[in-house]
Amino acid sequence: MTTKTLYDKIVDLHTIEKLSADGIERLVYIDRTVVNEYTSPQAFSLLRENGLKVWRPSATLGTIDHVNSSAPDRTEFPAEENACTQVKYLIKNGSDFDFEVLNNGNPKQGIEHVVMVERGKVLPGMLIGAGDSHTAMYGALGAVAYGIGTSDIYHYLATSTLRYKKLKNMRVRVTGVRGISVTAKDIVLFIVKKLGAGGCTGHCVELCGPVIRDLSVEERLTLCNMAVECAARSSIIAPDQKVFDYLEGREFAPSGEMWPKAVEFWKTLKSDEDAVFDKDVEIDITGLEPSVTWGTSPDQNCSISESIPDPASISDPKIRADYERALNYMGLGAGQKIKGLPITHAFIGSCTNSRIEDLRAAAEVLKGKKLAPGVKAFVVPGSTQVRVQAEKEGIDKIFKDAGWEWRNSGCSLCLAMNGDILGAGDRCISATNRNFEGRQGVQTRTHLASPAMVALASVKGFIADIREE
Ligand SMILES: CC(C)[C@H](C(=O)O)[C@@H](O)C(=O)O
Ligand code: SF4
Repeated sequence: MTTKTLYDKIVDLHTIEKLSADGIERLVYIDRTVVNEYTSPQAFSLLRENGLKVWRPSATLGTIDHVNSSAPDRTEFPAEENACTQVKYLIKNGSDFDFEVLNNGNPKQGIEHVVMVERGKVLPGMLIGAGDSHTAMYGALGAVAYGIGTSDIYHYLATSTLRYKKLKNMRVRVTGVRGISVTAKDIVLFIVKKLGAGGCTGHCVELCGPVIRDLSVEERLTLCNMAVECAARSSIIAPDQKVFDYLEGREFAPSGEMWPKAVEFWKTLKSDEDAVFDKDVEIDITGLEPSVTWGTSPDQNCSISESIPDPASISDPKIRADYERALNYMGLGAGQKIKGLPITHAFIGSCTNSRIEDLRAAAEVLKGKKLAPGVKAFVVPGSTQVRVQAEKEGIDKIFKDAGWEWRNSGCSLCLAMNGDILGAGDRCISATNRNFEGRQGVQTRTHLASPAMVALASVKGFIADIREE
């Protein structure tokens, strides 16, 4: 009998036909998708042009998240013309093709990936393709999920299938002792640094090992979300009891007599003992400290007590040039300490770190404190349901008392294409996943960190060490 990885098993279960002799090219069945207003319009136009319908409307969810504002007084439609057109078109598509679309004002609205998970639309063993790279996050629940382009969205909508090129298998075992105040964000920043921004190209990464087992489901979501930042098309964690408990009772999770049957199947979802991986890596996190990015790519990060690297010490000319450019853009000097660096803004939000556990962790730090003079801070819960839950727990009050703006849900400052935008020269510590040039506005500088580190910097006015609190 051939042995298989978890990834192989899930892809095989969904294979309708192998299209190439080596089995790499396939036609696969896709269980569910989510469409946003920003990447889906052309796919729907193609459906219309070709007189097709959505094959399985109940497997498609529409969310408005990228182009809508998070302002407390936002209305149904964005003021900006293009954004407004995109929102209206997705709503029309939902009503013409008969699938649910969550716009501002809907109690279930939120960032697509946060909503898919919290409603139980993502289940272990599923194969999910959606028009956004961070779809890979669903691997935290034991699904194979990946980002697709417009023509694939169209193909999916019309057929519930996709042409798929099977990925290679990579295993990352995370071992060692997790240090004080080291969060999932710090672990994933470390993984991305170790593997490099392109380190997982062409692979599905299975994360495993004792450190992964100990993480909560929400922490695992942060990890799988950011695996994309080392170019992993998909990442996956074998589902365990924590995942089953997390899913039980959610809106679209199996219920009644289907529940035990589902769990029984989900328990089989793991790589065979002797499965062979194309790449096998172990990452030991012993000694890891809370971390912050100093550059313009998520792998350009260091721990809080380290200094920013000196490009002159780098022998690879390409990396040296990247570092020089990044330092120049970030307005930082070689060898400078990251600790103590003044900030102008703090942001907590995005599909990486805006769930209830993230907000609780930040609120813990902010309790009874005030924003440092001159610092502006925004918190954008990942979904309206997260927002409501946080309000029930009094978390909104802690943020507001500290001087933070308590906003509505959406992508917001994670990518600043919705009116939530910073100005040239602003330096923002951010709980998001990308620190690319201009990500939060033209000539803005982004430092990625955990929600707790973001909260702490907001009250100090500079990047600080959470362990010294
Ligand atoms: C807009 C979309 C194509 C993009 C993605 O695919 O990731 C966005 O969500 C992002 O985070 O940069
Ligand atoms: S929150 Fe950020 S990373 Fe997530 S889907 Fe929106 S823009 Fe992309």
